[in-house]
Amino acid sequence: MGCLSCNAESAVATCDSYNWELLTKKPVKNHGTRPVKILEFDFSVLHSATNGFSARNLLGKGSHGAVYKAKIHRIKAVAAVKRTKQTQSCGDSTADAELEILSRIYHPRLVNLLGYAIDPNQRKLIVVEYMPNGSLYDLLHRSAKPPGWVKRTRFALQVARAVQFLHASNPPIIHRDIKSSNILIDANFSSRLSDFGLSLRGHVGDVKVKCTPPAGTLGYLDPEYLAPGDLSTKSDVFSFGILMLEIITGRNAIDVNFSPPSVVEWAVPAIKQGDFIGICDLRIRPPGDWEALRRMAVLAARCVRSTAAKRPGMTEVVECLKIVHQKMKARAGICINLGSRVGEDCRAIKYEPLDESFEMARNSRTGSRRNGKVSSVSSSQFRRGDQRGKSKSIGTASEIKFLPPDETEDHIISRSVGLRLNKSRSVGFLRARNDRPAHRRTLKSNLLVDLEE
Ligand SMILES: Nc1ncnc2c1ncn2[C@@H]1O[C@H](COP(=O)(O)OP(=O)(O)OP(=O)(O)O)[C@@H](O)[C@H]1O
Repeated sequence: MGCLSCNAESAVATCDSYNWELLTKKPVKNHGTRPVKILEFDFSVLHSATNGFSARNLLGKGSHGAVYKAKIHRIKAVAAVKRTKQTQSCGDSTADAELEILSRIYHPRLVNLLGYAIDPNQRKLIVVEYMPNGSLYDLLHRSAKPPGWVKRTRFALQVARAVQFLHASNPPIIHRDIKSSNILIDANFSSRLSDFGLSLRGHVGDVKVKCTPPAGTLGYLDPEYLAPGDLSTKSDVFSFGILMLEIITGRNAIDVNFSPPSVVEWAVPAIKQGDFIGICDLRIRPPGDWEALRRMAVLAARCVRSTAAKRPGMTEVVECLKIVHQKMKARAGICINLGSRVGEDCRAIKYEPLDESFEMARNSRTGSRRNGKVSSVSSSQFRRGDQRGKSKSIGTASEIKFLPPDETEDHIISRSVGLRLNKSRSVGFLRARNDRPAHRRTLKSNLLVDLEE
């Protein structure tokens, strides 16, 4: 197999912590170089490891093929085997891309390559580390107990580190399909970036990068990436910004049950208005540290700016998320300590919003959530559905009591206006501020967020 022959000699492979348990060896923290060689498997080995690619071993199907759980005795490890649909003669482009890129890199925050095989029909099989705890999409949108803020900020930081590593590689690697269903959760409950089928490796001016048509998942796609020449690492930054909004809000990138359906159009105006309560996921306890939430929300809004050049680089994103995660963790620690000493006070910090009105908001918001995966539809297709979505999502945060009464009222104004004026948000918000009584205008202007910070 051409794409791997040059790497197989020098490359060294890995086993994730799940597999290390089986191997009873300690995991090695290794950034960039592989601890173990990439293996070429006989098809028969993978066939028996997956019980003949049985339905019982099927982990799931994607647009490019199916993924099976495999117990590979030869390496004493559990792995995931990706079986692509196309044959080599038809041009197995996503498998080729994935193998070519994964064979050159290793990072603890990626779902790393273990090996490969070719089946009798010349289909490529890719063997990667097995992730036993599903995807971030499952946790955020399908779990009965969605993760809290400390876990969410940890996941975000881990993914940011993975993307930073890709962008810092030489030549850089642009993932092009960052989304919550491509973030898998390993045995340590850490997140890993997977699915390199659309990834490109090269500098912006390289022929391959310049000639590959735009691709990705709608809802996460950079609006500036319309032609091959528009691609840069900042397209990944945009998708990562959408992922952060998804983590903060708990809603899908595109969801017709919200108005506007696009998470960017829904959340960014609120962030600019300083309305952080209005966008955060109401199914979980509020964050202990509002300043940390503010930082993360502003960072997300900067990542999804329409002008690619104005978006931050991943190094800045990682540095900011480190602070956010530390603050969330520290606050949670304070809560736990207070809980053991002065339980009443701690409950006040943690549960204050869980009064009747907060429960109403929580129920109303969760009631409007969709469980389906982000589909290949553009938000513009849903303009007409806005009216229906509006009636479900409006007013959901109306009685939240995190703030003094005046401020809370102000949130109602900004939120409902934000929902009403989905087509022209900046003009709409300006008008809304002028409509408000003077004392509220002053209050709101103190909350306005400068995305340049
Ligand atoms: N290494 C892995 N360990 C465990 N499960 C995995 C692994 N890789 C993929 N899966 C699961 O297999 C399923 C199919 O994954 P795949 O990456 O092929 O498609 P997808 O990302 O869901 O969709 P698409 O590629 O169309 O965007 C998903 O449910 C995914 O969670």
